[in-house]
This record gives sequence, C-alpha cells and structure tokens, in this order.
Amino acid sequence: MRRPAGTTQDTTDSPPLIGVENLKMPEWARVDERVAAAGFGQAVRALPTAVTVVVRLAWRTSPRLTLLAGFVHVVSGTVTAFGLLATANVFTALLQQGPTPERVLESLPAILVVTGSYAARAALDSAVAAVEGALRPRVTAAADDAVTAAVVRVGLIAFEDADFRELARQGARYGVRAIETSLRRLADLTSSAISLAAAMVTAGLLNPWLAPVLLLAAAADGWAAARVAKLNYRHYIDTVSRNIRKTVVEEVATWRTMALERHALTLQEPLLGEYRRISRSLVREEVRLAHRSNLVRTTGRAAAGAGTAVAYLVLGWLLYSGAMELALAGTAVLAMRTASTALSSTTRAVNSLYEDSFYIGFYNQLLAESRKRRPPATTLAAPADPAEIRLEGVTFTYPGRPSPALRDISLTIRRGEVVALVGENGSGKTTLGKLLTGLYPPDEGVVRWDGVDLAQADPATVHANIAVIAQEPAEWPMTAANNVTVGRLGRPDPDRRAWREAVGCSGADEVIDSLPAKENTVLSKKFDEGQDLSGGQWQRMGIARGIYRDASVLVADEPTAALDARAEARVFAGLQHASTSLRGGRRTTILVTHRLANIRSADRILVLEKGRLIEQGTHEELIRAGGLYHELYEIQARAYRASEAAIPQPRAEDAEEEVSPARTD
Ligand SMILES: Nc1ncnc2c1ncn2[C@@H]1O[C@H](COP(=O)(O)OP(=O)(O)OP(=O)(O)O)[C@@H](O)[C@H]1O
Repeated sequence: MRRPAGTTQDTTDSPPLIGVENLKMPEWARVDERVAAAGFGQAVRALPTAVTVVVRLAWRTSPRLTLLAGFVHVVSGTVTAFGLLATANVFTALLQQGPTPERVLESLPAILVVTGSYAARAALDSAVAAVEGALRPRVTAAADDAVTAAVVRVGLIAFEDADFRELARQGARYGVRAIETSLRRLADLTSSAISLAAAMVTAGLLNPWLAPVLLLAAAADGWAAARVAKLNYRHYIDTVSRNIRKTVVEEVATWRTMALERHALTLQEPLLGEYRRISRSLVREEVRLAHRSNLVRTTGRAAAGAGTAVAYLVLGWLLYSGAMELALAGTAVLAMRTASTALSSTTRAVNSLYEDSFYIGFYNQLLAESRKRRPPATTLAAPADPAEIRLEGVTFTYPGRPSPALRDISLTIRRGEVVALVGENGSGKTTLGKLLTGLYPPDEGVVRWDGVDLAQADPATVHANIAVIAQEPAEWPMTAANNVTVGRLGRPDPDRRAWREAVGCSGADEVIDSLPAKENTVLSKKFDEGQDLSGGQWQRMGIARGIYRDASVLVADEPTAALDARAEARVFAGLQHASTSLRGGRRTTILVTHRLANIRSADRILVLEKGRLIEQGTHEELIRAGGLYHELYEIQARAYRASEAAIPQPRAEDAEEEVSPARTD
C-alpha cells in the first residue's frame, strides 16, 4: 500500500508469528488517513460536524440540561468579561491625576464590581460543574446506547466483514470517548471564546492597534496545538495495524480457549516474544511522537514569546508617542494577558475538538455503516411453515473473498423433507444452510419460501421459523436449563414436556444429570461454582436447544461431529423423531454431515462440490449413479469392511475355550 510521505512503516523487526509482515490497514482507517492529511482549513470546516453531533446528542438526552449548560457557560464568560472591564475602570480611577485618597475613594465602586464579578464567577463555576456533571454521563450513555443498538441490529452477514468488525470496535471505544471529551472541550471553548471577545473588545477600545497584535502573540500557540493534534492522529493511523496485531497476540497468549494448544505446542515464549517485539516497536513510535510533539510545542512557544514581545513594543510605542494615556496602560496589559490566555484556551479547545472530530467521524461512520447493513424495514412476513423452499440461480461470496462459496444453485425442498447436504470440506454445505434459512442473503439469484423472496421479507419473521444447530454451538454463560430454553424464550411449557423431549432426544439429559447442581448449574467458568463442559457435551446442549426451538425448518450442521457412537445414534434417532413431531405436521430438516451412514434414510441427498450442486437423489439413486457420493460412500464403507475383515472371527469351539479360563468351576 502506498503511504503518504513522512509516515512510518507499520512493521516489527522480525517475521511475525501471525505470518504476515504488514497487516492490511482496515478500510475505515484508510478513509480517515485522507482526513488526517487534510489542511487546517479543512479541519476547521470539520468542526461544525463534531459540534453538531455532540450538541444533538446532548439535546436528545436532556434539552433542559443542554440549555442550562449553554446558559451558565455564556453567563460565566460574560461575567469574566464584565470583571475585566471593571478592572480597567479601577486602573483608570487609580492612575488618574489628583490626590491618592480621592483616587482610591473614586475607584471603590469599580473595586466592588470587580469583587462581585469574582464572587459571581466562583458561584457560576460550581453551577457549571454541577450541570456538566449531570449532563456528561447522560450524553456518554446515550452515545454508547446508540452505537450498541446500531451494531446489535445489523444483519448477520456484517459480522463476516473484518473491516466492519474493527470499525465497530474502534468506533464504539474511541468514538464514545471522544464525544465525552468533546462535551468538555465545547464548554471550554464557549467560555474562553467569550473571554477572548471581551479582551479583544477592551483592547480595541483602548487602541485599535492593540487587538491584532494580541492575536499575533497567541496565534503561534494555536498553530502548535493544531500541529500536535495532527501528529497524534497520524500516529494513531500509523500504528492501527500493529495495535490490532498486538491485541490478537495478547488474546492468543492469554485466552483460556487457546491454553491447551498453547502449552502443548510450547508457544508461550514465542508468543511473549512476538508481543514484546510489537510493544517495543510501538514504544519507539510513542517516543518519536513525544519528541516531535515537543519540538513543535517549543517552536510554538518561541514564536508566541516573540509575538508577546512585539505586543509590548507596540504598547510601549503607543505610550511613548502619546497615542495612549499612561492610566490605561495597566488595563491594556491586563487585556493582553487575558486575551493571550483565552486565545490559547480557545485554540487548544478548537484543536482538541478537531482531533476528537476524527474519532467522532469513526462513530458517525459506524452508525452510518450499521444503518446501511441493517436489513430493510418491511412488513412482508415470511410464511411460518413453508410448503416449499426454492433457490433459483443462487450465488454467494463471503465479504473479502475473491471467489464465491456457492455458485448458481437451484433446488427445491418440500415441507417435511429430510434433506442431507454432503460434500468435501469447503464445498459450501454450511453456507447453503445459511442461505436456505435466510441468515445470509444471496449476491445473485433468489431464495423463496412459498414464493416470498427472503431478501424482501422481515428477517425476524424468517428467523422465528428456523432452528440452527451449529457445528460449534454457542457456549451460553447461563444455567444448563436456560442453555436449552434460550432456544425459544417464553415458549409455554407448563408440564415441561417440551423440555424433557429436547434434552432426551439430544442426550443433554445425561450431561445435566452429571452436573453438581443439575439444570441449575451455571455453564461458565467466569462465575463462582460455574462449570465448563466437554466439546461433545456442549454439542448435546446445542442440539437440545435446536429441538426445543420447535421451528418448522431445522438445520443441523454436523450435529454429531463431537459425539461418541452411542450418543450419535441417539441424536440421529432424536432428530428423526423431531422431524415428525412438528405441531400437526412434519418438520423440514436439513442435515449437514460427513458420516454418510447416518443419512442413508434421508429423503434426498444433495452433493456439493466447490460450491456447485453436482448430484441429488436418494441414497440408492446416488449409489447407482456412481458419482462423487458413491465414491465418498465407498471410501467410508471400505474402511469399515476392511477393519471388520481384519478382526479374526472366533469359531464356536474357540469361543468356548476363550471364555473357559475365566470360568471358576
Ligand atoms: N466466514 C467465512 N468467511 C470467508 N469465507 C468463508 C467463511 N466461511 C466459509 N468460507 C469459505 O466458503 C467456502 C464454503 O465454506 P463452508 O463452510 O460452507 O463449507 P463446508 O462444506 O460446510 O465445509 P466443512 O465440511 O469443512 O464444514 C469455503 O471455501 C470456505 O473457506
């Protein structure tokens, strides 16, 4: 990937364990790389968007608190400005001609105003803190809620896209944090901008020359702050891939699910080494960033110092030439100092907002992407118990994959059929199961249930009628009972018949019986007294959940891959029973399996090869056809025949003899 000049290579100093030197930068980060390269003008133009997001969120959260926050900030800034002007009056009264006691007496009202403004300012500061304290957590929670709700509602296929997953992670984490800090910056900006305006007006009233000179002194500070913000962002973009890699290595080095292989393969030290290498390279970048930021800040400060010197020279010249009275010099100095402080606070707030605006950009991008990836709102409902599932010319490609997982598939499945999907690894069986059930939309072609195009139907109405027993079932961190009933929340089952049938057909009853608190045992090691299960036990719980769901279309994807022979036989008998036990009819069952002996009695067998449907028929028809199914079946059957032949068959008299030594008589 071509990188803009001045950016660093995202590499570590030795070949990475992950296997690639440079991870591809996520799409969203590359979009924002262009934003990072933008000039200051563009940055200023980006501000209103960030401010709008924050204010809109605040308004949506609490219009009353938002108005109150705006009000107290404006009043607080105005009181400061008022105090400044009052101080000018004090100086004018004190430094005019005449006896000192009279001058002091004359300045008393102005001194009272100054004192009053300080007291008011202190009271307003507490009001600001109180209002902000009430508003900020609400806005942060609202931002968090918006982003979580947006991500939760995207279609399933979005989670197949690595760029979207990363955008979701970054947008939620940095975006929400940026909104929270922006709220504070916005408050700072309001009060410092008012103070600046007051100082400029005061200086301008004293002498029109003073105002531009004040700006000159503070502008350098502002430039430095803007530059540092950009450096920070550039750094973030440059290290994003490395940070992703670091997180992945950290996860595989510490996660419990990887622990067994990690130890068995003695990968702890290599992983630690990889982690340290990435960390070191990130630290080097951080240090380089700190040096560059420091240099920029020092340059800014030097320029600001020169600007201040010019301002004092101009003031001196104004006094020397008699363009300004000496009595006003004190006020001018005060205005200069106030303006300088206010301008650097203003520029700092503007720049922080500018920096935050990038992260708020991620946040907005995430909301927009999530909206785009949300299934379209529709009132079209899928039929609850379709008489026919039809695929017409269906092609599907996983996001980011160069070639389709399924190509031009056309087929029809009728209500109550038990259909087996067969084929070698990667031939597309699981993917076909997901398309049949509307979980993934096809890129080309159409999937219809009784003529209703699933891409046009409300996904909730489709999903309500499907049950999926996944190859690797989810390990829900809840009780064993809930691990089954979560299959259909709220299903009425007063006498627990459905529950008993589900755990009985799947063999989950044996699992539950072996648990210390039976069905009330929490299945997660994250909780005290929680229990974990073996792979096969989790699979039984998944099957029970699928059966308990009692849906009209059931997809079982390698349901018995991790089961022992006895459990497998029981599950297939259970699934057979489940296929005939749908309320008043037969359930449409789609079975994905490699163990061909289990599907001989299926109504139809579909054979896939490299994403294409190449054969279909009953077991006998496919065996007669002598194609791929016949070949695969023969390989498995031959293995059994060969192992049977290898076992010597005992003669009747041998058998007698073999047993006899054990006899005690
Ligand atoms: N989440 C995914 N992202 C990208 N590609 C995928 C994903 N899942 C599967 N694929 C690819 O799609 C193709 C079909 O995969 P699928 O899982 O449907 O095959 P399968 O027949 O079920 O395989 P197996 O018998 O190994 O379970 C394969 O080339 C696979 O690499």
